Order: sequence, then C-alpha cells, then structure tokens
Amino acid sequence: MLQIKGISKSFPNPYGEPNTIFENLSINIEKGEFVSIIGSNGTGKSTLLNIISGLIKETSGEILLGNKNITSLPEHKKTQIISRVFQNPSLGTCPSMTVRENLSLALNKGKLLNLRKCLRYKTDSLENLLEGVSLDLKKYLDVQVKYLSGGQRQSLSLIMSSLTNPEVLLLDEHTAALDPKTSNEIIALTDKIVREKNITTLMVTHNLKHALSYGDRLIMLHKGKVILDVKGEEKSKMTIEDILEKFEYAV
Ligand SMILES: Nc1ncnc2c1ncn2[C@@H]1O[C@H](COP(=O)(O)OP(=O)(O)OP(=O)(O)O)[C@@H](O)[C@H]1O
Repeated sequence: MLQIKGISKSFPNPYGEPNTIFENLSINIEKGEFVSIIGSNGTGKSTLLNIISGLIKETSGEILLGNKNITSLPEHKKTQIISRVFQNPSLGTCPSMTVRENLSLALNKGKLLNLRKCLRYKTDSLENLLEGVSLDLKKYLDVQVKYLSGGQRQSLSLIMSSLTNPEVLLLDEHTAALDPKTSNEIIALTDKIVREKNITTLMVTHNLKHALSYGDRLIMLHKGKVILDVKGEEKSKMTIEDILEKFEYAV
C-alpha cells in the first residue's frame, strides 16, 4: 500500500502569508490500484506527485510504501521504485539518442554501467518490448527520439517507465499534449501496462472521459483537499455531468 500520511505543504511567499497547498492530507492507495486524480488548475495535483517522487520536500507528513517510510529517501533512490511520465513528451526520453539507446538505458536504470555495456541488448529482445505497441514504434528502433511524434515519444516514455517494474507509476497529464486519437491510444497502452505489471498508479488528468473509463478509483482534489473519492460501482455510475457539477460546486 502507498500511504500519503498527513502531508502538509506551504510554499514561501515573499509578499505575505505562505501559500499553503495541503494541510494534513491523507490518502491510502492499495497495491496495484490505478487511481485517477482530477481537480481544477492550481489545486495541488502536480505538487502531490512532486512530493511523492521526492522532487519537492513536504513541510510535514510522511509517505509510506508497504512498511517502508520513503519520505526522506533521496530522489535518485526513489526513481528506482517510483517512475514518472510527464505531460511534455520531451521530458521522459533523451532526444538525441535512438529508441534502442533509450530503451537500453531504461533497462539499466539504477545501475552504474558504461554506455557500451548498456547497449548489449539484442534487436529481437528490444523489438519484443515494443511488440503490439501502436504508432509502429518497433520500426523506429534506430531513429533518434527527437524525430518521433509526440505520441510515439509518450509510448516510449511509458514503456521505459515500466521496464524495471517500478512499485509506483506517476502520470502527470501524460496524454494532455496529444491529439484525441493518439491520446486514446496512449491511455489504452497505459491501462495495458498498469494491469499487466500490477503497478500502483496515480494519474493526474483533465480528461474526464479517461478518468471515468479507466482506473479503479477516482479522486477529486480541491484546494488541497479530497472532495470526491469513488471506486467500484459508485465510480462506474458516475457521469461527466456529475463531475462537472462537483467542479461548479467546488469553485
Ligand atoms: N516550486 C513551487 N514554488 C512555489 N509555488 C509553487 C511551486 N510549485 C507549485 N506551486 C504552487 O502550488 C499551487 C499548486 O500547483 P500545482 O502545479 O500542484 O497545481 P495543479 O493542480 O497541478 O494545477 P494544473 O492543473 O494547472 O496543472 C499553485 O499555486 C502553484 O503556483
């Protein structure tokens, strides 16, 4: 289980009172649970992922994974157990390297090896990783990532983020920069990876259709508080109109 336990976060404000984003926020996420997080702009969704991944430090509170307290684990250690895919397709990959090189580096994540050793994987085994991935990624094994489309890069980022079987996957609006068709392909690939590997996943999204159709649980944050938390039948009965009403009510 991933436990967000009594997290508070304030950013200093040179012009007045600190900007408090969370006060004593607690959320428990079951192992393998796929949770969509929605909420209006500036409500703290990315900040929550930044705290979990160790990119920013909480003011107080704890993050527990299983029975391990990972709150103070340095970011480079956290990357071995927590993977992240960002909104910007350029962020998860190295653009000047080929798909082969990116995949090889991801397979060696956390190991101290030189590039030649990293690149020891056979073409067949790398192609297998891309088997069945839409957008024909398999054909681009020796193409530099900077020449791929945004959708192809997000597919690659997703595959890379799950190669070393992370315990937690954080998706920060990872389909937001894509056209509707590609965005649907990427969310379907996400679901396949999360289910096959049983990864505890938190997906921040503004796509209410994705938030409703995918994942086991839907959490809505507003001003740093959970104002909706549904799963199972309750979630499956929800409509986009119900959520929009919540937004109206919250703002
Ligand atoms: N490093 C930082 N320093 C100061 N303030 C920050 C920092 N990071 C985030 N904030 C502030 O925290 C608040 C929440 O931002 P955050 O990006 O978490 O919101 P969000 O819910 O992800 O919004 P959006 O949906 O627009 O991406 C905002 O007021 C933002 O300005």
